[in-house]
Amino acid sequence: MTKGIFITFEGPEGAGKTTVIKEIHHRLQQLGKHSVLTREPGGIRIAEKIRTIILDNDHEEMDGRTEALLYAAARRQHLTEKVVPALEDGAIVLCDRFVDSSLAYQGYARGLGIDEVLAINEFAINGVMPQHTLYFDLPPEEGLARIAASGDREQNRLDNEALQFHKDVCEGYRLVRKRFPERIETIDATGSVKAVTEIVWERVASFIS
Ligand SMILES: Nc1ncnc2c1ncn2[C@@H]1O[C@H](COP(=O)(O)OP(=O)(O)OP(=O)(O)O)[C@@H](O)[C@H]1O
Ligand SMILES: Cc1cn([C@H]2C[C@H](O)[C@@H](COP(=O)(O)O)O2)c(=O)[nH]c1=O
Repeated sequence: MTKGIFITFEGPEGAGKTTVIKEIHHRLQQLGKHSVLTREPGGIRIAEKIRTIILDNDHEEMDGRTEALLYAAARRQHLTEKVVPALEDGAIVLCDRFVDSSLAYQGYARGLGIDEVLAINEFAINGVMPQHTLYFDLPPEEGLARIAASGDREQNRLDNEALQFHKDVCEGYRLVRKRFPERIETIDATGSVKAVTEIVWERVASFIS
């Protein structure tokens, strides 16, 4: 049994997850908490390499099942090498995306089936699930516009999918939220960075109190 708290953050592209999580991590550290900030795909050397393969704009021929398996493989390595040891050490682990991304993106938007993608992920995660998930709710057009306006990030292979794909991702997330209502809470991500940060901080503070 792990001693820490595993919290994941989900949502469409540009919803503000990365921006807000950094501030939450900072606030937790200021309080003297053992907070670990990580992301998927990535977070450790092997998974970052897998991330590069998945998101490379030059890999447009990648098969959907290959993509789903690569995400699951990166997840497995990330869990065993970083997330589980941190949880065993009593940390609050803040993870930018996790299995729900696979269910929404590969399961629904790619059309592989939410149950099918859940099945390969059950093998990968072997029972390790977050206690809490915060879903950043924002229309996909707004998130993509934020990314385009920022100019500080190169668009990857998934960002470059058609708008309909991103709408499908949001529909996939709607189904996933319906399936796991006890774990996933929805956050209104349409406000300013400060407004969204305060909403998320209130929720995270309640999880650790
Ligand atoms: N609430 C907000 N209002 C306006 N702009 C925002 C807000 N939150 C984040 N941004 C800006 O939008 C862009 C995307 O934010 P961020 O990278 O945090 O999103 P994300 O959810 O992590 O996206 P992705 O999943 O695609 O990596 C950044 O330029 C960020 O500064
Ligand atoms: C974990 C995970 C991620 N994705 C997608 C979602 C994004 O398009 C990229 C990751 O980029 P980010 O800037 O770090 O959000 O990968 C996915 O399709 N399936 C997954 O399991």
